[in-house]
Amino acid sequence: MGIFKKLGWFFKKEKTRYIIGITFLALTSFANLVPPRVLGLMADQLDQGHISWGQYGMLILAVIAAAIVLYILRYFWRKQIWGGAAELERQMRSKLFAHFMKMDRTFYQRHRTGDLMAHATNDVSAIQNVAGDGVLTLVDSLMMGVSTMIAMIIFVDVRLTIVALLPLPFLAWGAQKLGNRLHDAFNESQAAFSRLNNKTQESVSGIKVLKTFGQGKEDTAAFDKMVQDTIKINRRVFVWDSLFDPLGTIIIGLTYTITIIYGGLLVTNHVLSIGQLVSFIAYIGNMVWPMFAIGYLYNILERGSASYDRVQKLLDEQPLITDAHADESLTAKDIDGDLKYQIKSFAYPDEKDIPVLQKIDFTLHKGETLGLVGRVGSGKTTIIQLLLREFDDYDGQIALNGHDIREIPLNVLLRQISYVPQNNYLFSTSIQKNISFSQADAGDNQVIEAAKKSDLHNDILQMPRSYQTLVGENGVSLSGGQKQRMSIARALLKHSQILIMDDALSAVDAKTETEILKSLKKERQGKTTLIAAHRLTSVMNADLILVLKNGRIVERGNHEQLLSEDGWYAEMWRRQELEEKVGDANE
Ligand SMILES: Nc1ncnc2c1ncn2[C@@H]1O[C@H](COP(=O)(O)OP(=O)(O)OP(=O)(O)O)[C@@H](O)[C@H]1O
Repeated sequence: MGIFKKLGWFFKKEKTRYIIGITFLALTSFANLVPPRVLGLMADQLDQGHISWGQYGMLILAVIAAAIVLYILRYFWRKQIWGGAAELERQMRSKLFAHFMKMDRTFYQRHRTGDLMAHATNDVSAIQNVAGDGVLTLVDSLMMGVSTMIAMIIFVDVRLTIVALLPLPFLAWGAQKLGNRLHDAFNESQAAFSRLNNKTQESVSGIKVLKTFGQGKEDTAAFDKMVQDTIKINRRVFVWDSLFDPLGTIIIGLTYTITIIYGGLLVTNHVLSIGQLVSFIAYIGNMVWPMFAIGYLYNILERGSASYDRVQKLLDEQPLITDAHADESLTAKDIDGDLKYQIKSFAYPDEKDIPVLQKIDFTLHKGETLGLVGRVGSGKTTIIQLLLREFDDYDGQIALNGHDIREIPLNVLLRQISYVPQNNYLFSTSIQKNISFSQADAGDNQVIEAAKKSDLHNDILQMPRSYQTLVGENGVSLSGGQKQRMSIARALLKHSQILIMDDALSAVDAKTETEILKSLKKERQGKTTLIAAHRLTSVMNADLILVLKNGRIVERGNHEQLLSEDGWYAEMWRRQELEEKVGDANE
């Protein structure tokens, strides 16, 4: 029952809806008492042999009226109570989604995407069940059980009621025990099914690798074993499930037997009329559901409560990045200026002892371009992540137009930045929508313009439905270079003060790179651009190039200055130039 307390905030908010729903539900239970009573009266009159067609008609009309009233009442309580459950589901999902949007990278490192999805689907469904099935079962079984018992005592006989209902608590007990077993077995079967799904997905995605490494047979054998295991676990579900119905049949059969023997005795001794016995037998039918319901309710509430705790635990996690120190008066205009990094040191939260950045000092004037180069793992992406406020906990400061970025409201800061990440993300929708994602109100011409600037327009024209072609799971698959150019088009459409490209040209050829850089230069005039790259031609026109090694700046300057320094940059430049020439000669 604790779950009803936990959900108190919701029931309070939806008070009216539930009061109406429960009232109609209670009326339904009372209306359910009518048909058995009418049946009894009919039996008595038949027994006494003095029933007229008129009386007969009246009784039939009473049963029909009860059925119509039941129909209407059911419609109303269903609408109220199921509506309430759907509303709770909506609120919980929105809460979770808003929370996911607020959380930072460390949250996603702690929780796997699959688990988060399970919370947003299975757990929310279990909680929703409390507000729907849970409330219904509790109120309905209580009302129906109690009112039927009262009707049995008033209209029939208290002794018969006590004796006949003796076996029913065993039904409640058995239903709860079996329900638990069934629930555990069902959970196991779900987990097994999900493992099977993951395995299928993995094998299908990696089918080429499996085949080229000659692992096809082994993988098929492993898959077969997994299928066998899944079937074994599923069989357990069927065993528990098939014990459920017979339990009901035995106990209800016992109740009927007792009723017929003891009730028959009472009729013979003229303590009861035939009609009363007929009503009683019909009332037993009304008692079956409340008894099953006790076990059923227990499971719904237990599951709902466990799910609620799991979801609440997630919601209680606080993001590391907040607007706690933000100066809410700052606007886009206030932060339009120089970008200044003065970082003494930074370490990732899960590896606090290993500084990833040290002494990162530089100023990039408004409108300038910064190039970040260095070996794999030298710290290029980390420098970018700090500007995107993925992490706030560093020694030093990053300032935009003199304002510490931790004092700029997150949405103000992020709205001024366009970011092309290393891993491009495409949505399962049209190319047009993928590009205009950053600017939903962009017109067709603007989208085409952005695609032209990122050298993607001609590729799109070749596609089956041009800009309306679907990409992702249900559509065409794009090459690595096309995905990168689509991400660039999306970023260019936003016209933001700062553009960040993290290794965003790695999958395009040299000629395409030159074209894109040329349009970027034109497009980004007067606006700040940060480019992290392995290919030095991507940054050769930058105003300032930083060479990083183990998280420190080891060389800095523009292209000419760095060449004349004859350090890592110059050596890398010569090597890449040579590789380019060899590549061209081979073509
Ligand atoms: N989330 C993280 N937690 C802990 N360490 C990390 C995390 N992300 C990166 N690192 C480490 O920080 C260092 C710098 O990584 P970073 O990704 O900034 O390098 P990079 O120069 O961008 O590399 P690449 O050229 O491969 O993109 C590396 O040693 C990396 O292993």
